[in-house]
Amino acid sequence: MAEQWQDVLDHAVAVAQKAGKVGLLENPDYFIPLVLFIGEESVAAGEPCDLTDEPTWIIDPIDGTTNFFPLAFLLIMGVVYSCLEDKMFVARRGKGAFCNGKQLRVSDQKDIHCSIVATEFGSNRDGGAVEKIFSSLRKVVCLPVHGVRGAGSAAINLCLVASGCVEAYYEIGVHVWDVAAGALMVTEAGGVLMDVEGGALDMMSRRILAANNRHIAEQIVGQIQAFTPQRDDAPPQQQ
Ligand SMILES: O=P(O)(O)O[C@H]1[C@H](O)[C@@H](O)[C@H](O)[C@@H](O)[C@@H]1O
Ligand SMILES: [Mg+2]
Ligand SMILES: [Mg+2]
Repeated sequence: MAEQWQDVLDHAVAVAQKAGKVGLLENPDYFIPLVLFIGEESVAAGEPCDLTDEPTWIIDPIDGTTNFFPLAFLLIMGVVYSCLEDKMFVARRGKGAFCNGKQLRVSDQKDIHCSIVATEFGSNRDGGAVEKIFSSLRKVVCLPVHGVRGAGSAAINLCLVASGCVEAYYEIGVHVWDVAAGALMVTEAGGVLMDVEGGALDMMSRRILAANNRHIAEQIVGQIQAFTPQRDDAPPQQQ
């Protein structure tokens, strides 16, 4: 069984590498040999976004809508390819997270004042939401933290946490396909995941906080003015 999953992971890495070269998936059939499928484009086209116990590919062909190719085999394996940097991030549950074969480990920083926090403004332009995003960021900056970053991609921000390049990343408004692969990268590198209000992470809630340790995460939680976007698995809106 273990070897079967390794083959699937090897295949996913090969597809991600190829997609990074051509910028597009040439053959989406690669991803549906045996499993269910949730993808940004398929959901946009009206396909369901239901997470079950069945093996499911969660795919964002381009995240950050520029150069990245993340995909995830939820909770079992994750692949994020940063094609500009030619960095292949791979995680497998219980077996660690790696970048180009080198094992990843989160930062051991315990002092929030020495920490770097990644976040994004997202795509929600609703006035109330924008207000809360700015207010949260202001409060995080004034903790004070050492610095703030944003790679422009949820997947890459999570890989930065897993790599120890930043201590934490939070965002409200992301989708499950933005974060599924990177989230596994963080836990396999020794980090923690939670909701932005401190509860357990709910992958379909469109809210995420990832950090190198619980202490850092909880101090950021205290600064975030949370809001609740429509869930990824919400039933389609009535016209
Ligand atoms: O580029 P996509 O796949 O749409 O994903 C991004 C999302 O749209 C933005 O709202 C987020 O801020 C980014 O972190 C996502 O990566
Ligand atoms: Mg995305
Ligand atoms: Mg995308």
